[in-house]
Amino acid sequence: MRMSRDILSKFADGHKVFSVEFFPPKTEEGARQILRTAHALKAHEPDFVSITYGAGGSSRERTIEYGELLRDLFGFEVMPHLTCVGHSRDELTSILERFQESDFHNIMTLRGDPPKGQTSFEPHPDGLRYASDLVAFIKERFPNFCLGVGGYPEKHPEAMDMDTDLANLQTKVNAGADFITTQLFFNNADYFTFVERCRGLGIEVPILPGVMPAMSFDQVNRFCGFCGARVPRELAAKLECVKDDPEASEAVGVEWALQQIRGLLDRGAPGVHLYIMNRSGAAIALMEKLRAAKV
Ligand SMILES: NC(=O)C1=CN([C@@H]2O[C@H](COP(=O)(O)OP(=O)(O)OC[C@H]3O[C@@H](n4cnc5c(N)ncnc54)[C@H](O)[C@@H]3O)[C@@H](O)[C@H]2O)C=CC1
Ligand SMILES: Nc1nc(=O)c2c([nH]1)NC[C@@H]1CN(c3ccc(C(=O)N[C@@H](CCC(=O)O)C(=O)O)cc3)CN21
Repeated sequence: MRMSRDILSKFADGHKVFSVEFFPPKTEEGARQILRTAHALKAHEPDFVSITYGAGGSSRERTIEYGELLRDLFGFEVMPHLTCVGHSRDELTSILERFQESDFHNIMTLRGDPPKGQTSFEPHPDGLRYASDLVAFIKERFPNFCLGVGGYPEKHPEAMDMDTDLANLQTKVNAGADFITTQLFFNNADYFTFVERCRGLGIEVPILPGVMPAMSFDQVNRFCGFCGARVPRELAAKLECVKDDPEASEAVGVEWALQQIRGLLDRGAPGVHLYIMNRSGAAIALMEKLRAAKV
């Protein structure tokens, strides 16, 4: 079973998919951190790992480099991200050729955030404007890739309203997206309402919920400000109480994420995608508890 390298096939038979997101490091210390975390995670056998492309200003060249390392050193099924930001169609084609040569089978297909200092997304003059355009572009030229796309349980910050955002998500799926990974959220009700609305529109692909163990009061507020997720008052209050204690903050974040994940799996979510920011502590604590829940 599950011999196929397509992530979509990993959702078959009710298997709960566990995955982890990395970003390519910029410094030597960052390099040691990602490798240590990957090493520690290996024993927990994630179904796949993804690696971001330019997120938070990180190096785009290193996405392939670290993607290959994660695959070759640790045997992970790696899903590189690709964004439309700053690329012409020809550049996108050559990156996709490199993905193919590097034997990646899955791509997280995104529009991407506006570069730092810009408030709105400007497509390259010969580039693509929406993730749905990139999905169609890839499916036409490289039909063998399995494609993930982003979904927004609390709405993408730029979208006018939820109906519009869901219609745009439907366009991505109709263009050929194989599964959805959600933006991080802290309130499971947002995810379940989102899934229900997607199903109501006829979006049938798996919707993998994205969970981030909060690291600290400041980190979670900064992060959520940028990605549009809401921090529940209860979580903010718990983190604020231990503001100056990194270990206690991490413990609060892990406990919240654990409750979230239990609630998600109990109510039928197909697995969970962990935003761990290359850090091993919270990831390992969660994976250990989750192994028991794995079916
Ligand atoms: N760099 C990375 O690795 C990662 C980046 N992200 C970020 O997630 C955010 C958005 O990316 P995506 O979800 O891929 O973008 P998207 O293109 O699907 O959506 C972006 C906005 O455009 C609207 N939209 C989408 N398709 C449309 C269409 N066909 N017609 C009209 N409007 C449309 C959406 O409602 C949304 O408001 C960015 O902020 C992205 O960078 C998320 C995860 C990782
Ligand atoms: N709007 C949006 N953009 C994203 O890029 C994104 C999301 N949402 N949601 C979930 C994940 C989280 N991602 C991110 C976001 C920021 C960094 C970042 O700031 N990285 C810094 C280091 C941060 C640290 O070590 O704490 C870097 O230097 O790359 C990385 C990945 C990618 N994803």
